[in-house]
Amino acid sequence: MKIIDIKVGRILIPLKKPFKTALRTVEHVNNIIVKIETDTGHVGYGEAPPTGVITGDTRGSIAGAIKEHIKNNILGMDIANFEEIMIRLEKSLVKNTSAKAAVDIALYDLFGQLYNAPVYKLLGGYRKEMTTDITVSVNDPEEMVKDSMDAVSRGFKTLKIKVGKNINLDLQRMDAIREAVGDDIHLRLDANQGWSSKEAIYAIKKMEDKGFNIEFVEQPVKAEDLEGMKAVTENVSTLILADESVFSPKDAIEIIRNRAADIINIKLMKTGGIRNALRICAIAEMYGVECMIGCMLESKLSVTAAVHLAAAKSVITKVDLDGPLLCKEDPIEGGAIFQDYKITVSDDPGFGFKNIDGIIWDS
Ligand SMILES: C[C@H](N)C(=O)N[C@@H](CCC(=O)O)C(=O)O
Ligand SMILES: [Mg+2]
Repeated sequence: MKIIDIKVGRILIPLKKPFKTALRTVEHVNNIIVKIETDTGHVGYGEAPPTGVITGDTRGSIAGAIKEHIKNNILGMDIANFEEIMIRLEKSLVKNTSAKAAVDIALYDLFGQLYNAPVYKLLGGYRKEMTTDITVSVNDPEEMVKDSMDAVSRGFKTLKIKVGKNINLDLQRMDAIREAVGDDIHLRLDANQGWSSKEAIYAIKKMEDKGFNIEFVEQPVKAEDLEGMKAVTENVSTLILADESVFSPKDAIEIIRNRAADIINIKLMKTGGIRNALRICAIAEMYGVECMIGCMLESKLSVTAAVHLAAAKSVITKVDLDGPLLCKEDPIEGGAIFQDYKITVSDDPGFGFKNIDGIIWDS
């Protein structure tokens, strides 16, 4: 199964409502799609979102990295020679983790097809089903209560609440949401780097005093402020999860060894794909640290790859793979099955994609 062409395209899917975090507001999934064609007729698909405020990647940089740096390094390679292809992909250029993730995902899709097995089985085959949370965008407290109650009425038991815009308003948001949803709903908070270390300690302690029982607080402080995050982790009982602070396996080692956070959020768009994500899983296992699997604003295509990783690895104990649920449409036939909070992997070879509508291919 030899690689004969790599095509780059774009997909545009409207969101059900604007997605708002402390870092940005987005109304569409507007992502790069990669298609790797082989001489046997098998095709592998990948996807990458332009999450400039987190990864630094833009649609132009992702397309350019694939077309001008990665493509020629792996054209003609046999998928059976997987390790060599992966080394070439890694060495094609530094950083550009989203572009690398898109190609890595397409290559894993082909790897599964080569051995006629679903990727999650090749990686460990730990489970077939998982439960995702759903994100509540940061808005005024009334709108967040409404969105939280809508999610609860759809059966979601875990909500990921976006905060980080204004500490006092964030506390009002949490007061209103906890009161509305009651004590049985799990609440996760994601400040997306919006608080200072002191603000985070103050806010989290307030919520602890009120008995809010927050499952964890994600990325309370700036990505590079590891000392600040360590101070938060040391001074509160609530678990702290590192997201934007951890891209590479080396970042994971640094966070874990410094005890700067309790949990690591693995996202394929930060690691550059499944290969490095597996390394972070191994590191976390060695140190007895749990991981969450997360996503950016991604369609079912690349989120399916994250589902397969989570299905393979027991160290991934928390799931934030709601990207496809935030989209108004699902143009992808095949892949993982999303039924509100329940996600199931299919046993089709690779990632099981059948057809994707609405891609505009670059010439
Ligand atoms: C979509 C997911 N639940 C999520 O919140 N992901 C990111 C932000 C993604 C983005 O801005 O595209 C996160 O910070 O965890
Ligand atoms: Mg986050």
